[in-house]
Amino acid sequence: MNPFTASIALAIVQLCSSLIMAGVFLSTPTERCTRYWALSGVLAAFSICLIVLVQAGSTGIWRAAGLLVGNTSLFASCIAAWSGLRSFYQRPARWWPWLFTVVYAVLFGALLAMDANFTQRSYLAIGAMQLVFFLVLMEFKTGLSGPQARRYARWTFGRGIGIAAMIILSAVYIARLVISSFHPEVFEPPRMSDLGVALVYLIPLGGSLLLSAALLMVYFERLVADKQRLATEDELTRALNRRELVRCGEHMLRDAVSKSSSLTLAFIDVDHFKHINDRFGHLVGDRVLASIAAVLRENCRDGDVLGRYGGEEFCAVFPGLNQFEANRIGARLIEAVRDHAFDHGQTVTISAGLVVLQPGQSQTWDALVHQADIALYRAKAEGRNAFRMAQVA
Ligand SMILES: Nc1nc2c(ncn2[C@@H]2O[C@H](COP(=O)(O)OP(=O)(O)OP(=O)(O)O)[C@@H](O)[C@H]2O)c(=O)[nH]1
Repeated sequence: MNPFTASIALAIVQLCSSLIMAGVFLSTPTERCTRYWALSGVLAAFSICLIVLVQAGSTGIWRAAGLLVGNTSLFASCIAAWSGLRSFYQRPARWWPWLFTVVYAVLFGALLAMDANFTQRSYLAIGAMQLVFFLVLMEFKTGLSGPQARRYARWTFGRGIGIAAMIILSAVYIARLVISSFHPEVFEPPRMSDLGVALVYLIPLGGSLLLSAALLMVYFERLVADKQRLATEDELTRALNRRELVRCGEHMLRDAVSKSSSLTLAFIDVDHFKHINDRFGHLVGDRVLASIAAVLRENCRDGDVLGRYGGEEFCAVFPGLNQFEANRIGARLIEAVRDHAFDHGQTVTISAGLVVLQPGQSQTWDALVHQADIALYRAKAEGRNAFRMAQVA
């Protein structure tokens, strides 16, 4: 492939990639990250087309102006991609990389004025790009931090692809710099060798496509995670919602029955919750519910399931717990809530009904819930702030 064909391919693909990024922005105009990414795509396509055009035909001042504008907007497109990634990972915006763009333009202009050759210009261009590649790489690597991070998977395919893209781009630019220092003829048009075409056009093209794909992927991965969470999680308490609780509970029950293992179901209700609402207001009531869910979750293991059954009722499923362990978990849950320091400064208690499916027994989900509900009713009737055990008939 000759350099001209390769550069046309590069320009066409960059145009398509910018159209995709602009399309994502148009369908999600409120998302700040897609605004940056669309800007990045448009700048990249513009700069590549401009550079290709001036390389092909212009001379003198027009060529120099085209190279200056093209290279500066290519650099700015990388800064925009990085800014979009920062916004996506909910990090504060930074202004100083945009200042670098101005400094870069001034230095590049000075090199052109001094009639610097391709290799000399490459030192500046590649050095500056390495800095942005590093920033983007670190952004992909660190990802979300803080409380937000817990809601999303730490490592995703999109992040992996993003990191790979930055490593490829960085490596190819370094290789280009090293080779052009010793064998500048590899890159000299019109005799550019196949290696030159690969390093200047084809591999960077692959890397930048991979980067665009990674940005789209991390974005859609999060959309899907959010959609999944909205469909399965209770907004207030972050416990599973009732539909998901029943789905998971039935699955765990089928598993326990088929493996002849035990399983414990706890039905939990907050004591005198109406008083809390009446005395402190519904907002405090809401916070109490969220805190109780957090306390209950802290006392569950990884494979256990906690859901909000409705109102101030929760349900927890513990696979593999026998009668003795179920008694211990019942006492632990009651004690943990009672000992928790709630924001409104009052003690809050819960009552619970527990039912244990013994190994070899078979029961339906509804029958287990019914048994636990009867046990809960006994706990309430016998003074609250306690749990009672039911036995599967
Ligand atoms: N703040 C708030 N209150 C809720 C929510 N869901 C249900 N409630 C309230 O929870 C209260 C439940 O009251 P009751 O069923 O009488 O039960 P209780 O006062 O806890 O009494 P016992 O269960 O007998 O100990 C009602 O006042 C509901 O309005 C919610 O999401 N937020």
